[in-house]
Order: sequence, then structure tokens, then C-alpha cells
Amino acid sequence: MSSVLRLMSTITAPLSSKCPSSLLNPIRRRSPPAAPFRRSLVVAAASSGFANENREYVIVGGGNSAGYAARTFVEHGMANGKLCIVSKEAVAPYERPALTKGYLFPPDKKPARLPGFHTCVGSGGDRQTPEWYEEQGIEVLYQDPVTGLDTQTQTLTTSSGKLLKYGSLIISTGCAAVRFPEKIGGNLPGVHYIRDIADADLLVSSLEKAQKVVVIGGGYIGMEVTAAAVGWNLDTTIVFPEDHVMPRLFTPSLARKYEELYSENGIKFLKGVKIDKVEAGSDGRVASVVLGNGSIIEADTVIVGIGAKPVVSPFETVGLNTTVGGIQVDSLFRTSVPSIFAIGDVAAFPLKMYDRISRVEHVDHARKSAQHCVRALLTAHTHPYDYLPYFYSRVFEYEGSTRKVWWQFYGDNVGDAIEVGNFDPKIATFWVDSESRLKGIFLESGSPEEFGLLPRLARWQPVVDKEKLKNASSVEDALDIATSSLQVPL
Ligand SMILES: Cc1cc2nc3c(=O)[nH]c(=O)nc-3n(C[C@H](O)[C@H](O)[C@H](O)COP(=O)(O)OP(=O)(O)OC[C@H]3O[C@@H](n4cnc5c(N)ncnc54)[C@H](O)[C@@H]3O)c2cc1C
Ligand SMILES: NC(=O)c1ccc[n+]([C@@H]2O[C@H](COP(=O)([O-])OP(=O)(O)OC[C@H]3O[C@@H](n4cnc5c(N)ncnc54)[C@H](O)[C@@H]3O)[C@@H](O)[C@H]2O)c1
Ligand SMILES: O=C1O[C@H]([C@@H](O)CO)C(O)=C1O
Repeated sequence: MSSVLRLMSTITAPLSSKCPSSLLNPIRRRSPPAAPFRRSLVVAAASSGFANENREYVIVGGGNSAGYAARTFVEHGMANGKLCIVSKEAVAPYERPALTKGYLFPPDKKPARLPGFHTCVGSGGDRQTPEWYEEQGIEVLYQDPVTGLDTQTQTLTTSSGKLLKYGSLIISTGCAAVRFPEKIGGNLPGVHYIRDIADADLLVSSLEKAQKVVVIGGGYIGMEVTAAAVGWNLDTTIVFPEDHVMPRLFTPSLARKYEELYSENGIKFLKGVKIDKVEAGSDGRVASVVLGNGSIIEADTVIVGIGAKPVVSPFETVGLNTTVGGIQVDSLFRTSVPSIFAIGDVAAFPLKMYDRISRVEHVDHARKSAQHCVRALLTAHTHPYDYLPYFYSRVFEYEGSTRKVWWQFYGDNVGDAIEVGNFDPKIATFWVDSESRLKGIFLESGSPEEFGLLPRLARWQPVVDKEKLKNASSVEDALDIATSSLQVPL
């Protein structure tokens, strides 16, 4: 599998070959969504609030992108009495990244709790508490997932039996954790998956009495939760099938630096192994993990982070294109059905810079796609979404930790990888293609100024001297070499 495919968990169809013409020429194909209907609903909403069943704008999903979409509706003065959010969760939208970071700090290190991290605090915006939604006149239906959609009558059905008629619909249902099947112990008490705050609460209650933890999966969740378990002083083992952590993004050499740091913190690694099953003890709770090679690891708590899949149900049956994995949209987040949009993790969108259709399962895209979609919907602007991929992580952040880790990555991890620095604490990797263009940059422990260079470099893709970069004396030197190749002012 190419590294491009691995990095994005994406569909990598070149736009020109596989994208339907509606995606390539969205503006010619369709007029702005359902404008006359929208106007009639404004009148209905203004005169009767939410008493009647018509909602002008409905967002399905109460996660990261929903919170940012709500903020954008408010900024345009289009929320009050017009916007409804239908959520499966019991709480208002929050910054999901906190769940495997501040939320898992040990009890004596001031763990993050709501209302502290409601959107949009992660990007310096307002803390949108449930009261904020009320004050803005936004209707939020909690714990009432959407179960059906009729596109002819523009009506949603919820699990409690509500019928919600919409003018424009934004689908922001995100992803769900991939689970192990029940028959191999995937649902045993003490086996955890982390997607939402209810999952994180369950995990914390297990960690409070845990001694032996096994983390399955060497991706984002695996790396962040394993580091969190160190803060709780738990006997922790991480198990995954590949030969190094973060295989979709890290080079083997970069991964080794993080693995060494984790080992110094007492974490044990079992690499290149598959899981056979998870077994219960006499009390019915998880007691061990059986590996494909027959060995058994004792565990009272197991955390599974083996990937996520887009939540397309119940929308896959109503004519939306879900053959690409998520819900396919154009550069303004319009689906193939008029007046229906999709944003965030669930949306398969044209990644203009690299000329392919992608899904991105990271919060920066969740935020930006929400803002872009709502602005396009409300102002009828037609600028195509032109996203620069940005991923990051932070671990060992809690007070008293001996070594904090924080990295950022921008761009595309294709071409030759050139590593600079010794992880003391900085290290950088530059991905350079066959035409010597800088395509992607990873930086650990940079200063704010250094991190600030990354998006500009990844966006402008300067032609760099690979030999000079390889011989750079430090991360600072390498960044100087790369930025001096930029043809545009910084
Ligand atoms: C534990 C964790 C840590 C993360 N950390 C980072 C990080 O450090 N950096 C980073 O860049 N990204 C991170 N991510 C990824 C980031 O959180 C997601 O990309 C982002 O949350 C996507 O936003 P979204 O709105 O598309 O989906 P979500 O935030 O997942 O929201 C989807 C919402 O839809 C709801 N829903 C689903 N189905 C229905 C239905 N039928 N009816 C009603 N509601 C429904 C869900 O309950 C949820 O509330 C993390 C993800 C997780 C799980
Ligand atoms: N900092 C961040 O951006 C961040 C942090 C946490 C979560 N997330 C998001 O949450 C979602 C889930 O994260 P994740 O870490 O589960 O996914 P991931 O794709 O990052 O990693 C999955 C890992 O599980 C392993 N794996 C797959 N199948 C397995 C199996 N059968 N047995 C054992 N291991 C197996 C893979 O080898 C891989 O290392 C993703 O969308 C991710 O982007 C992001
Ligand atoms: O983007 C983020 O938002 C939360 C937190 O900053 C909110 O306070 C978090 O941990 C992130 O990485």
C-alpha cells in the first residue's frame, strides 16, 4: 500500500479520473441549495419558534465539526430559531482530542472535565456550553440519534420517534471505533474503545482499579493511551501487528525514537503480533489477551485502538454516494443529493492540493470543513475547499512528567524521508519527492516560530537541495535551508 493511502486512511482516486462530474463542476451543476424552501422556513421558524416540525437547518451529529458549524451559523446571524442539532451524545459538542490527553491525566494531576473543553476552546473560540446553545436560540436534541432519512419529504426520524423536517441538512456523524467481534472477547467488561466521553468515563473507572493494562494497536489511540497509563503508574504493554508504531505516518527510524522513550518509561512492546482472542476470568471481566503466536498476556484492563470507520448509517440507503467509504461531497461539501451536506471525518472530499478524493480523520479538518461548508451554504460563496493536511499529537503533558512530547505534521508523507536531529528534544523529518519538492514536514518539540514555518513550507512545496538537507547540522539549520528555498515571502 502506498504511503499516501496509509497516511490519510483515504480513498485516493485522482480527481480527474474517478470523481463524478458533479464533483468536478459542482457550481455549474447545481444552484445554491433549496433557497426558496429555506425562505419559507425562515418565516415559519420566526413565527412559531420550534413548535412546528420544520427546521431550516439541521445538523446530524453533536461532535467536533457540529460545534464549529454552530459557531459559524451564529457568526452569520443565522442560528437563532433556525438551527437544530440532533446528537447521539448526552453532552454539547466538545473538543474530542482531549479524551486521550487531558481527560486521562491521573486524578492528582487535574484531569480535564466538561465544561472545560466544549468547542470551540481548542482553537481559542468561545466555550459553547449547553447554556450557550440556549442563549443563541439553537435547539439541541441530546441522546436521540437519527435513525432514518426521507429525502423526498426532507424528513429525519430519530430513535425516540421524532420527525424533523429540514430545509438544509448537514451530516457530521464522524467515525466509530472499529471493534473486535464479540466471539473473540471484544465486548468483555474491562475491554475499552475510545470515541466519546461515555467511553472515556468507563475507561477512567477501569484505570482507577487497574494494575495490568494491555493496549492493542500502535496508532494514535495506542500511543496516546499508553503514555497516559504511564501517568497512572500502571504495568503497561502495547501490542500491534506492524513492526513499528504509527505505521501510516512515521518512518521506522522516527518510530524507533518514540518507542525508546516509551520503553524508558517502563512500557513494554510486543510488535508484529496479531490478537487471537481476549479472555475473561472467573468474574466475567477481562483477564488476558491471547496472541496469534500462542503467548498469553495477563490484563485487567484492555484498550483497543485499531482504527475508526465513518458512520454512514442510516444515510447509505438514500442515494448518497458512500461507495468511497465516507459520504462523497464536492469542494463545498455538497453531497449528490440537493440540500444535503457532509463535513468532518465522514466526508470524502476533493483534496485539491494533491488531486485526490480523501477522508481526513483529524480535528483541524473537522473544524475547517464545518466553517467552509456553512459559509458556502449561508453566503453562496463558491471558493473550493483547499485543505492542507495537518495532524498533531501531545503526550506526557501532565505536570511532573520528565519529558513532554508534542509533534506536528503538515502535508503529504510521500517521497524520500530525510531525518534531522537527535530527539534531544527536537527531531524533524522532511519528505521530498523525485523532483526535489518538499511535500511533508514532521517536527517534534519545535518552538512556536518553528511550528509556524511548517504549514507555509508544506503549502508552497519549495524545491530543496536534498544533500544540503541531509547534511544539516541541526533542526534549526534544516528549517533555514528549507525556508531559504521558498520563492514567496514568509
Ligand atoms: C480519542 C480521540 C482523540 C483524538 N485526538 C485527536 C488529536 O489529538 N488531534 C487530531 O487532529 N484529531 C484527533 N482526533 C480526531 C478528531 O477528534 C476527529 O477528527 C473529529 O472529532 C471529527 O469530528 P466530527 O464532527 O466529524 O466527528 P465526531 O467529533 O466524532 O462527532 C460525530 C458525532 O456524531 C454523533 N452521531 C453519530 N451517529 C449519529 C446519529 N445517527 N445521530 C445523531 N448523532 C450521531 C456522534 O455521537 C458524535 O457526537 C481524536 C479522536 C479521538 C476519538
Ligand atoms: N492525535 C490524533 O490525531 C488522534 C488521536 C487519537 C485518535 N485519533 C483518531 O481516532 C481514530 C482512531 O484512532 P486509532 O489509533 O484507533 O487508529 P489508527 O488508524 O491511528 O491506528 C490503528 C492501529 O491499530 C492497528 N491494528 C489494526 N487492526 C488491528 C488488529 N486487528 N489487531 C491489532 N492491531 C490492529 C494498526 O496496525 C494501527 O497501528 C482515528 O480516526 C484517529 O485519527 C487521532
Ligand atoms: O485541539 C484540542 O482541543 C483540546 C483541548 O485543547 C481543549 O482545551 C485538546 O486536547 C486538543 O488537542
